[in-house]
Amino acid sequence: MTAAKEYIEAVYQKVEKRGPHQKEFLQAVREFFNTIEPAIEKNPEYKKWNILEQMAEPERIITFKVPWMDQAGHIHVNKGYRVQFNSANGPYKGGLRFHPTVSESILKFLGFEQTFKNSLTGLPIGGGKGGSDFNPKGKSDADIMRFCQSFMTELYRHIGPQLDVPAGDIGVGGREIGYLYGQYKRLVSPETGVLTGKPVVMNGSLGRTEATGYGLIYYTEEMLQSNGKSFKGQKVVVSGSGNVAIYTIKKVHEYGGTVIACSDSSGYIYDENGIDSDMLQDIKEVRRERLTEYNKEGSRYIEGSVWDLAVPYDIALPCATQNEIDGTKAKQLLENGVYCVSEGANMPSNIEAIDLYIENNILYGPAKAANAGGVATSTLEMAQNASHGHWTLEQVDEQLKQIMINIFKSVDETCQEYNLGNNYLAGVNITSFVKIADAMLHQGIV
Ligand SMILES: NC(=O)C1=CN([C@@H]2O[C@H](COP(=O)(O)OP(=O)(O)OC[C@H]3O[C@@H](n4cnc5c(N)ncnc54)[C@H](O)[C@@H]3O)[C@@H](O)[C@H]2O)C=CC1
Ligand SMILES: O=C(O)CCC(=O)C(=O)O
Repeated sequence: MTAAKEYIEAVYQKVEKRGPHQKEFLQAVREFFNTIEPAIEKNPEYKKWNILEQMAEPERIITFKVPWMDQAGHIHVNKGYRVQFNSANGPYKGGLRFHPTVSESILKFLGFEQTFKNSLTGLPIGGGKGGSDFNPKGKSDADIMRFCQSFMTELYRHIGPQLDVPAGDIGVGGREIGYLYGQYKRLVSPETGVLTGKPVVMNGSLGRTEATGYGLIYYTEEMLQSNGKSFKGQKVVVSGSGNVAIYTIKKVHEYGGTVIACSDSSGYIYDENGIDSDMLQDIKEVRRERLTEYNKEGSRYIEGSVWDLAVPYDIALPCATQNEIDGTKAKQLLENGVYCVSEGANMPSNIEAIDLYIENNILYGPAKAANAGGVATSTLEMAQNASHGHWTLEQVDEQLKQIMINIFKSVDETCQEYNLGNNYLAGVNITSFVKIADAMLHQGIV
């Protein structure tokens, strides 16, 4: 075992000992640590300054009580969190997730990943993530507002335009950000930069809603083209049917591919002629109804995971949630003839699945790079707010596209520098690791 590998393993053991039950966080750390040995070997300063251990511990975790009364007069108590993971590269930046599965482990994994993702954008943002085990599903607008107001009544003390700038994630879209921002203004002041993903009429940025999905396709198209391929004429499966999935589907169709299936947590729509993204958007974004409402002729709704679908297709774009693709599902993708997997969701593939992608030379777009378009556009929103300006959709989209292309280029350069072939997983992890590690070296032990 090399000295670098020994160091990595020793740090991993410590992280595991500190939180043996935080399985999602340990998974994210394990996957990352598996790939960065060449960078540690190349730069002895990282070990000397114990950068890895410093990096694997969040700077701060805030937990708080969120009591609220629903419209029927019942009192509920939820748990709120903000994980301020790493500020070496700027103010903490990352979304808020409202979902019953939210836990410290999930938010630590998301905050860890966010730190590296954000560094890839080339923009001055650190990493953070937050949320609550509150379940917004089926709640009235009034109850969502009550919950958001209570959540912000504590969170406001810990955030600020130069300190920590939250945005949306699962269960948090424009509606929730609007209510959260409304309460922040009431408590503090109308500092427009404190949240991103704001409705455009509240000084949000044009293009933020579309950004994660569009960015995923800009990144993936660049990776495909660099390998002599493109979306044109390809059959694609997308999981999820929320914010990221909807705009992913729209952009695939614009690029000449056909999305033949998309899903929710209970089942999936199979539509050989191509998912109608306007119908999907109306059902999910406007009416907030279930996917079973999708009734285009020739389509059918099938219960279960979309990754069990056994039909030939080319490209898989997981856009739902963590660990949706395990080893068994990854084998099914390979049997279906899939040659590219690119991740809109955070950590949708478990380690066994990733190992199969790498062994089989799948063109793999890891989440940290492929879904960075959302946070990049959030940072463009911060820039517009700070300059009291407002850019057109075309101006935002052009910058987003260039950022995603640049991310792929920097990953590809790292692959060449370290002789990684097209192991883009190692390329992504090493590129982002070096950026954060170097920033941490400069700031000393803090
Ligand atoms: N919204 C954003 O800008 C960004 C989101 N992401 C990630 O993208 C993923 C999706 O987030 P959003 O679209 O924003 O959330 P959302 O709340 O708009 O949609 C989530 C979708 O996933 C589906 N889903 C949840 N669990 C599922 C399961 N087990 N199987 C199949 N479908 C399931 C839900 O039915 C819903 O359609 C998450 O992993 C999130 O962390 C990553 C970068 C930015
Ligand atoms: O827009 C943001 O600040 C955060 C987006 C996010 O949560 C993510 O990239 O996972």
